[in-house]
Amino acid sequence: MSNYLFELQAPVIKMDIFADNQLNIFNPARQNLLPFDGEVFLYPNFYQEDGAYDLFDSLKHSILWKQDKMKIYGKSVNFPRLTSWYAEGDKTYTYSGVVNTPLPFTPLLLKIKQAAEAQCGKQFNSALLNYYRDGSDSMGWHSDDEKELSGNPVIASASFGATRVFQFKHKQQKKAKVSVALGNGSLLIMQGQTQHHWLHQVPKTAQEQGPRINITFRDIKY
Ligand SMILES: O=C(O)CCC(=O)C(=O)O
Ligand SMILES: [Fe+2]
Repeated sequence: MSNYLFELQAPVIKMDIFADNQLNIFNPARQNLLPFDGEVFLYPNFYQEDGAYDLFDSLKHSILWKQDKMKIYGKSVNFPRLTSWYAEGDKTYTYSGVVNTPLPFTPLLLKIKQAAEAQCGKQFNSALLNYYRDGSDSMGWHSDDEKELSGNPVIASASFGATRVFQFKHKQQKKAKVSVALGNGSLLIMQGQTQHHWLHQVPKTAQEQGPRINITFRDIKY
C-alpha cells in the first residue's frame, strides 16, 4: 500500500514574489505561498516518489483521455493537453467553454480523492484531469471561478510524473507573482479568496519535458 502513504515533511520551495525580487524560502508544509488575497498550500511529497510514478502509469492507462477543441476566431483548435472529467452524478460542468459530461469515479480516483479529502478536511464530488504530453502542452492563465463552484472554493491539485512550473499572478497588482514547481506526488491546495484575486497557469516550456498528469478535485454545486 506504499502508493497511498502520505509523507508530510518540510519541503524546500523556490518562490518568486514580485517580478524583480527573487526570494528563496524554506517552506514548511503549512505556509501560505500567496503573500495576500488567498491561501495556497503545497505538500511536495504528499505521495512517495515510487508510488506516485505507479499512479502516473495507472492513471495514464485507465483514464478515458480526450482531445477537446476550442473555437478561436471561428477556427477549431485543439486544447494543448488531453482532459477528462469525473464526478458523482451526471451533472455537466462548463470549463474553458467546453461542456463536460462526467464519467463515474473509478476506484483509483476515489482512493486519490479520499487522500486529498483527508488532507483538506473537505469533501470533493468531482475531478478534472489534465494530461500534459510534453513541454508544448500547457494551460493558460485562468481562475477556477466557474459558477458551479462556491464563492471561495477549496481545490486540491495532485500531480504525477514530470515536474511542471505552476504560476500565479494577481489580477489587480500586476507585480505580484508566485511561481512554484509541482513535482511528482505533490498536492497543492488552493482556498480562501485565491480564485477571486489570482490567476494561475502551467506555461509551455522549451525544455525537454516528460509527461505529467494533474488532477484537480473540486466540489461542484448541483
Ligand atoms: O495542471 C495543473 O497543475 C493545473 C490545472 C488547473 O489549473 C486546472 O485544472 O484548473
Ligand atoms: Fe485551474
